[in-house]
Amino acid sequence: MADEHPLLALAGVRVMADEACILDLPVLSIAAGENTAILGANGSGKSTLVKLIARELYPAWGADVRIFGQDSWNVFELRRHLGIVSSTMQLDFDAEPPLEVLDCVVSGFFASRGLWAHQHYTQDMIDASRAALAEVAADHLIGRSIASLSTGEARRVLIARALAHRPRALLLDEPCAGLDPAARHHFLDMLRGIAAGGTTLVLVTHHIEEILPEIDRIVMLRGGRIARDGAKAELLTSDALSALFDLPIAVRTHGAWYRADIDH
Ligand SMILES: Nc1ncnc2c1ncn2[C@@H]1O[C@H](COP(=O)(O)OP(=O)(O)OP(=O)(O)O)[C@@H](O)[C@H]1O
Repeated sequence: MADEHPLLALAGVRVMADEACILDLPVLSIAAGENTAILGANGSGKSTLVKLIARELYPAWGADVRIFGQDSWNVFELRRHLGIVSSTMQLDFDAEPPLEVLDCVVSGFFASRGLWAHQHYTQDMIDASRAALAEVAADHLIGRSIASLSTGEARRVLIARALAHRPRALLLDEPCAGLDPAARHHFLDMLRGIAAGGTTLVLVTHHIEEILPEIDRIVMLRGGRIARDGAKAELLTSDALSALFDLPIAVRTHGAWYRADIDH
């Protein structure tokens, strides 16, 4: 498959819930290699967009949703092109029965939660899983159950599960939710390493502090629609963020990072 296809191309997308339109995206395209943040306040439609891309919900008739040029993916194929990690997924892996870390990553090859007798996993799958765990500095957790891990450790394991397929892109929904400042710092460093390795990152967040230096494009969502879409330097401004969050916000830069404070 040629890489000239966009990572994501949406056209005519409308998602309805309770007779209201909660996502309305006439056009949205993200190129392969274009590290992007999708930024919006609570309720702006971010999770709905992630679910749409993950095929967990479907748009109203007439929409066109393409990932790397293809409009219908099965779950196995999708994961080889686009890895998706959200904090709600983590809840599923935390639940009973306990799930061991390496099993969690290897079972990603079968899109299952854990390994079952009928699944024939190969040494290649184990090697790829161990390599992915090492890449996110989580290989020392092999042998532990997911439920025993800290939020940050478990998040790394889920990213390894997505990375084991060597996807061309990762879609991360609120990747730093629940992480303390130190864990967030290390986690963001790890994401920078993944981006430097050539995996495109699409980060869905409401924290501008999490927008990595590698991210060039910002798509702002508000009320289920695209409010602004453009280059980071143009959109991460006090004016644009104050309008997005309906609050006076002062933006400061710190090297290639951004910080936002409520301007009292
Ligand atoms: N099944 C549903 N029925 C009715 N309304 C829904 C449903 N799912 C989502 N919504 C509404 O759609 C809007 C967008 O929700 P969504 O979860 O996508 O927002 P979000 O940007 O991810 O918010 P947050 O940052 O709080 O996670 C919200 O107003 C939400 O209440």
